[in-house]
Amino acid sequence: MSETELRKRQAQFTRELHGDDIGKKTGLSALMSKNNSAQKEAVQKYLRNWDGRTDKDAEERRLEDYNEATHSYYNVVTDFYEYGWGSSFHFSRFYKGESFAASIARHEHYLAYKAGIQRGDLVLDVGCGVGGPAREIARFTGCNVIGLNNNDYQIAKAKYYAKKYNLSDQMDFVKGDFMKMDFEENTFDKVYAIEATCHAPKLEGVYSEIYKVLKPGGTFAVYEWVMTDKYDENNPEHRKIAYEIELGDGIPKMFHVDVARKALKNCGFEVLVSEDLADNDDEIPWYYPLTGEWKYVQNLANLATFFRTSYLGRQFTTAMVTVMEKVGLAPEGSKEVTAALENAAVGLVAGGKSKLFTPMMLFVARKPENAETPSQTSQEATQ
Ligand SMILES: CC(C)=CCC[C@@H](C)[C@H]1CC[C@H]2C3=C(CC[C@]12C)[C@@]1(C)CC[C@H](O)C[C@@H]1CC3
Ligand SMILES: C[S@@+](CC[C@H](N)C(=O)[O-])C[C@H]1O[C@@H](n2cnc3c(N)ncnc32)[C@H](O)[C@@H]1O
Repeated sequence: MSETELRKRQAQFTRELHGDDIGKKTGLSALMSKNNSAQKEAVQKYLRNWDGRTDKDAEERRLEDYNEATHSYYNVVTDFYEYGWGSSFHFSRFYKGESFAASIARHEHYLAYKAGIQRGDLVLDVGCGVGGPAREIARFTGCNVIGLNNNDYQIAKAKYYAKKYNLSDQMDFVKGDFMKMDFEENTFDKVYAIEATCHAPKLEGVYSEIYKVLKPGGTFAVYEWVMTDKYDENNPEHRKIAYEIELGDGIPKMFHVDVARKALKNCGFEVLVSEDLADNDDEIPWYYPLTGEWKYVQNLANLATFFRTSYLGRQFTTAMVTVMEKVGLAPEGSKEVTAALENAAVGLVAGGKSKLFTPMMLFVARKPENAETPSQTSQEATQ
């Protein structure tokens, strides 16, 4: 199927699944208005690749199907993410006395600061979700953001929120696959990606596209999901944790930190910062909302969020969704989605506690001032 046909089909499917009125409803109320058969199809398309197998063939299948699989994954989890977490789909470091929302925003500010984003810069947000980070970074720095996303539902939501919060002049959201970007070469002053490029089947693929669209001298800053130096692919316990993360988070393959660092260098980037922010012995671990440890809750206003993300709250949500599905209030397949998200939570906490995994490997990389653009290089090769 051609790229244009695929886009058309995904857009049409989004309308069938979520209806035309995207944005007004969020969380469980949005879940309740989904089309039953389209939801069943989306859940099946997401889960068809995760049948428990971790052999090379099974991995190959997941890598090949990355676009449809992630598109389907976010079609079915976005409402749960917004219900349980908010509109920024990433983790953060937590400090004593700081609210959940403040931690999430600070994590975004820090990336903007490390990328050196300035007022008036044209910035690309790769894998922008429903635009939570883009709105925060645009407000914080005064930059203009283009959000790139292959999920039509999230794009519609991001546009809706930008309008609602009077930010449409500073941002736009476009449909596209980050492995094959449609932007002109040397377009953006800065590029950032937050917990998104891990959905790529090959990191060099997405990083080289970023390199291409970044202006010479421009900076790329990313919070990458990677397996750490402690991870041993041949250790079945380690592989089980990585597999749970892949299954529950719609990731074709979790890569080792060295693969990411090498990929940046191979694409031509100068790597300025390479630091695992989860490796700071923080008093409050990044994964605490998923563990259900009340002692870490910093703010009474966070109780509702904390309950929903904790083990007990997740069991409650699963039970509620099961009943809703039985009586026809939630579409078929919703229960399977909560079960997959439970895998995500278990795998992430196990990966975090053992330090085999980090969701905040910070890389800051620069495209050299004198960089040749890929088209120049290919022209020279043919001369
Ligand atoms: C998938 C990637 C690359 C990043 C997303 C990171 C996090 C925002 C999510 C990872 C697991 C998610 C879960 C939930 C919210 C969003 C995450 C933390 C829930 C708490 C949402 C409410 C459900 O009932 C349970 C979910 C567990 C997993
Ligand atoms: C975990 S979410 C993070 C979203 C956002 N960065 C945030 O922090 O709120 C990952 C995002 O990457 C997007 N994504 C995954 N694969 C993609 C692809 N091939 N092309 C473009 N976007 C993609 C998903 O649709 C989703 O919006």
